[in-house]
Amino acid sequence: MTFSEYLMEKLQPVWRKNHSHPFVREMGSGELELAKFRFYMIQDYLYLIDYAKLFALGAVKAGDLKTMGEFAGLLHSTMNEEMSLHRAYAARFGISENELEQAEPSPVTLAYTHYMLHAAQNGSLAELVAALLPCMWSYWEIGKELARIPGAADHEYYGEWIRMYSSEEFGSLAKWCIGLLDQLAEGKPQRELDRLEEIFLHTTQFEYLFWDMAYREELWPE
Ligand SMILES: Cc1ncc(CN)c(N)n1
Repeated sequence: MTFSEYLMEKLQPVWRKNHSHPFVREMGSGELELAKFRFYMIQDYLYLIDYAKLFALGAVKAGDLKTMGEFAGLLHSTMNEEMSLHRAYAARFGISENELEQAEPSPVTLAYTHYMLHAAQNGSLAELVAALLPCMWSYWEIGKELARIPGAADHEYYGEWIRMYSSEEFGSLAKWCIGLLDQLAEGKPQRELDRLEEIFLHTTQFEYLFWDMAYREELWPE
């Protein structure tokens, strides 16, 4: 069993909680209130700005040119493909790019991005990958699950989101990341594997908190 298979099997109950969050379920059924999706888009844009920095740090920490190039590609596709989805949604909501970039991160957005950046800056390349893998992997899994719901991928608002995250292109990036974590975990002492598992668990749980924050439209206390 590979390390990623082990993580997926062991953390299945935590993982499933993300899939069954009302935000995710209602995106699939088309019943999600647009205001919640709008709120999510803004926070997710801020999230992606920091998330993209993980790829830059991955390029810095890469042990060979091929891996460095893959991280550079991920940085490029996050900034130019994934974030352009958000920019297009923002335009539909009447939010300018400047407003988007200047929005205030919620406590959960800040905690999540700072946790990932801390792991990426202070840990090994394996720790950096363990931090970002749940983001890529869970979005791909959720995208595919929602795409199987009849009509969901054609929804006026949520269809585009579902098509992007269920796509082959997004899936191939997630698969590359899974393979890299398995490769980096090989031969590592148990103590280090435990640390990778802990980081992977934390960012999986942060994914849940992020859906929840968006569903509740939760900002700082007044
Ligand atoms: C919170 C979150 N997690 C993951 C992804 C997928 N890159 C995202 N856009 N936003």
